[in-house]
Amino acid sequence: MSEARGTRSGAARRAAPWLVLVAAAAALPLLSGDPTITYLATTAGIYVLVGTGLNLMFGYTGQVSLGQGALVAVGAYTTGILMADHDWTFWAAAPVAVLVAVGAGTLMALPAFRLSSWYIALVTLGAAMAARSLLVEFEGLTGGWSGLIGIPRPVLGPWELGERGVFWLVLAVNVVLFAMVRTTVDSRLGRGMMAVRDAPEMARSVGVAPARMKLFAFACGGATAGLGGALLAVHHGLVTPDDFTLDFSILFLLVVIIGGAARLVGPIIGTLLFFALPELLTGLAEWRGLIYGAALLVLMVYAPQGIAGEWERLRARRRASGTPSDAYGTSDVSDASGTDVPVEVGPPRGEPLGVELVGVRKSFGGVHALQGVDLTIEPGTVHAIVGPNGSGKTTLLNVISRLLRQDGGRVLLGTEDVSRATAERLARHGVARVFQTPRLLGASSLRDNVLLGAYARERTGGTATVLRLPWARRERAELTEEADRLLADLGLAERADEEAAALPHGEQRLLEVARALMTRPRLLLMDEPAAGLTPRELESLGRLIRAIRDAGTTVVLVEHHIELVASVADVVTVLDRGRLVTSGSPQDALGDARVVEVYLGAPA
Ligand SMILES: Nc1ncnc2c1ncn2[C@@H]1O[C@H](COP(=O)(O)OP(=O)(O)OP(=O)(O)O)[C@@H](O)[C@H]1O
Repeated sequence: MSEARGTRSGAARRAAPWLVLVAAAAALPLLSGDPTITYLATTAGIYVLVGTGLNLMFGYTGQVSLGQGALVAVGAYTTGILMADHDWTFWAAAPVAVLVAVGAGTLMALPAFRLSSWYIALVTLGAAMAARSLLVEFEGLTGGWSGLIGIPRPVLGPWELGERGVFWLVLAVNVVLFAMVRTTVDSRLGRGMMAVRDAPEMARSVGVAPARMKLFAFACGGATAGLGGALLAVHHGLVTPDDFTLDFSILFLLVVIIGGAARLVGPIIGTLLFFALPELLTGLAEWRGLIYGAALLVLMVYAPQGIAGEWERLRARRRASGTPSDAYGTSDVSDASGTDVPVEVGPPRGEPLGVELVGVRKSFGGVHALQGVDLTIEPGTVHAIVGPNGSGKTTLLNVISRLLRQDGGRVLLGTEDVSRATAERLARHGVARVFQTPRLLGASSLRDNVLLGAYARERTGGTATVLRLPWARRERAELTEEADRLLADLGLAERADEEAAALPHGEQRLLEVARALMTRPRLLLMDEPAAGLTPRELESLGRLIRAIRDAGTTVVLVEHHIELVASVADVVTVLDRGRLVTSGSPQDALGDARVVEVYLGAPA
């Protein structure tokens, strides 16, 4: 009871500054009495709205867009045409504007599936340029250079919203959107977005489909831009092509970058600094270009994470300097992970999966990485794959996990032929992966990194998550408890709230294992998990691998550390130049004369 009260009062304490901020913003038009301030504040609110959508796309999902201005234009013109020419109400026109902008945003996203982010930037820049020409060309619909005039204000019951009313509407929309985005980025969806941004292959290995996630992000960006456009239309009462210049489109990206990408307050800070402040300092108008350019240069050199990112970094540093130094050393963690703490591994999602490879071939240009490999991996065993550098071990894991498609041959999981399946689908069937170099959400907490492992297991849908419905909260609480238990088992409990990027190498590897275990895997593929570990960490890794097998998971272990292999493997397969040399018990395989030759380069 008292704990619940404590949690509630903690939430109230966290919400208090926001409530004060919203109350102060809401009181602004009443306190200032200057219509110009209200007008500017409304425009700033619309920019924050569009910036928040772009932050989801760019900050959280890594999809650059210089074309948000074009989508705002789509929303503004759709609203203008429906309201001024067809007498629609704002409440009917705005949803249509949002839908049309989502459609346009999704179209813009199509190249994103094939291109890297900087090419997408060029595509979206092209869209921004084309949009302005289209607005002029389709004169009959858009009014050409003169644009659309006489767009009425929204009417709410008996009241037509005035300047202040539109401001309060924009503020309310921002508050709702902020709450929705806050919940989204702190959920399965948000973790999936960040995985696509930080490590697309890792994202696929936990069940995230990058193409769908990018589409979702572009749709969110389109929706907020469309809504921003609808509000801009009724705010100005007219729309012209001159409102949607290239500068206008680029402004939103700058607002996000300067404020702090992937920080919720980023677009607010960016808009205040980049739009509101210069508008208020009108005396500096002629120097504005120079001030913008210089500020951008200085910020990108000294605060590449934007103002909000820099603020967080300083706060973290202050917290660290106030903490006794040994609490941040590696000893307590490796002590915890290296002692006899029994590692409890939860049961897999189903029966352990066996693997069968039949004549698998894979080449990269002239390099034949796999040359007709036949291999059976029995369910419920630890099966090690060893061989010299470049012998094809990682390629083999990539083919099994479907991150790579083989050129020839077949791959079976259990009895199912998965030769054409995707990595995301396999992840949903219980295949997990630990990578050769840890692939983590560097800026997220350890707990969030582990929770990402539950991506394919979470049952709560997007709507229930965003609305924080009771079953969504319940599932979240259960998974968080499970993630914390895993972190505690691996000796990382004290660091659960720290950023993953701040962890030493050994703990980053353990964190990857924790994420993989969170998937409750039926088949776990581990690529050189021992690389760079201390002897103590190696010992605990060995115990962990045995515990994973004993819980009922098949483990495929690619490893150079022969002592670890000898101590944990049930079967060892040796590869050399893409061919299978031998396969058998550790003693037989590692003692085989051909294997000694492979490793030493001469006959035994
Ligand atoms: N994406 C790629 N593009 C081109 N060549 C590749 C690619 N991936 C692997 N190769 C080549 O395929 C061969 C096998 O590589 P692979 O990474 O599977 O070997 P490995 O046994 O895992 O090596 P290591 O022990 O060094 O990790 C190597 O010659 C490598 O250079």
